[in-house]
Amino acid sequence: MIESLYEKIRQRKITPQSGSYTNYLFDEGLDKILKKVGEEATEVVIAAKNDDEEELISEMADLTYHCLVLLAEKDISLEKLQAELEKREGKISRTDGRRDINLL
Ligand SMILES: N=c1c2ncn([C@@H]3O[C@H](COP(=O)(O)OP(=O)(O)OP(=O)(O)O)[C@@H](O)[C@H]3O)c2ncn1[C@@H]1O[C@H](COP(=O)(O)O)[C@@H](O)[C@H]1O
Repeated sequence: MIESLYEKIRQRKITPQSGSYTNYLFDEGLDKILKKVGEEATEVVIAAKNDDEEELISEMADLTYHCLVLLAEKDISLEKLQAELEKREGKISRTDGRRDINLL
């Protein structure tokens, strides 16, 4: 699902469509996309604090979509994000489950 949504977003960038919200974001540019990511992240926090599952899922979906638009704006493939997450999988070594981060 995330893959197909990302692909649709990427296609919008290549072939803009009138009335597309994604193209509206690309046209507005990076600052607008970043503003939306910030807003949606804040809305996720508020929804979680309100203990409202439906609202939280909806805001998480908005945040996910806007993060995917940001990835596409920056021409970063989903595979690169996936590779970064996979790299981390083997790194959980602490007994409390927290990840040891090698900063070097
Ligand atoms: N998943 C989404 C998606 N999630 C959220 N949004 C939009 O994000 C906006 C967030 O709402 P806000 O009230 O915060 O923003 P707004 O007031 O509408 O817009 P701003 O003026 O703040 O920019 C809404 O307009 C939603 O429609 C999305 N817009 C599109 N998609 C998917 O992206 C694909 C391409 O869509 P189009 O580009 O519209 O063709 C389709 O599969 C869509 O389902």
